Amino acid sequence: MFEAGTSGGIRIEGVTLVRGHRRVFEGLALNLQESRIGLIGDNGAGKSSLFRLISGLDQPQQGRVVAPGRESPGRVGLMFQNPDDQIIFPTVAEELAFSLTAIGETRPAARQRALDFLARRGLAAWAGRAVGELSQGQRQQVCLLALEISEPVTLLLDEPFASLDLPSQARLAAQLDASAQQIIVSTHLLEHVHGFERVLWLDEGRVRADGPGREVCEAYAGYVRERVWADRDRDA
Ligand SMILES: Nc1ncnc2c1ncn2[C@@H]1O[C@H](COP(=O)(O)OP(=O)(O)OP(=O)(O)O)[C@@H](O)[C@H]1O
Repeated sequence: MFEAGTSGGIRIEGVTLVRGHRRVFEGLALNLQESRIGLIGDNGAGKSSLFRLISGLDQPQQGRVVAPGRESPGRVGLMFQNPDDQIIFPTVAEELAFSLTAIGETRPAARQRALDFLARRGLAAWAGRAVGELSQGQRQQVCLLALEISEPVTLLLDEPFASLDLPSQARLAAQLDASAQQIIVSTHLLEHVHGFERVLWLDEGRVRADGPGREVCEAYAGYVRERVWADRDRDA
């Protein structure tokens, strides 16, 4: 069950989530109110599944998810791991305008706001560009712009650094740093969440560690090192 909250953070209360034949979460409980939260953990740990729950894309079989501002569409924005799962329209301006028509803006007003928004970001030349002709990293940037234009309360970013070159990673990190919204980021690149006030390490659907970014990232990196050494010793 998914409910709109009026204040406080996102609350996940006793959630069980089954995807396919797999029980991804069982009795998961979390209160997510910090302005920057990182999600780390191995492939398949449940990071994307947690985002799907928070954004309302998946409904839990048991428990509930409560998120502030959910009564208005677009209040929680999810940036998918793969931009092609998110982008619908052929041009950048149309994609951005759709974020606004989806929350009730008229088409002409949405188009104008999209053009103004791109111009403010120094990206006026992108307005008419065919999304299909952009690089993977640029398409990811379009996805983020399309979320930001509707000013969600919370941004959920699923591996936003994955396809970016180093300058683009640095630009995105600075952009996120300057953003006023609550941002929850999943990543395998620990340096991007190392300084966050809170990081969750997910391990097979359970929270293995929860605390300041530096501590949790170091604990996870240490655990990974131990596993690599154990594998090497076994194979020797
Ligand atoms: N479409 C799906 N149908 C059924 N099960 C799925 C589906 N997507 C993911 N799962 C399962 O849910 C579990 C959690 O996967 P999830 O994608 O949330 O992990 P993740 O931490 O985001 O992994 P990654 O780092 O690889 O993106 C895995 O066991 C996976 O097999």
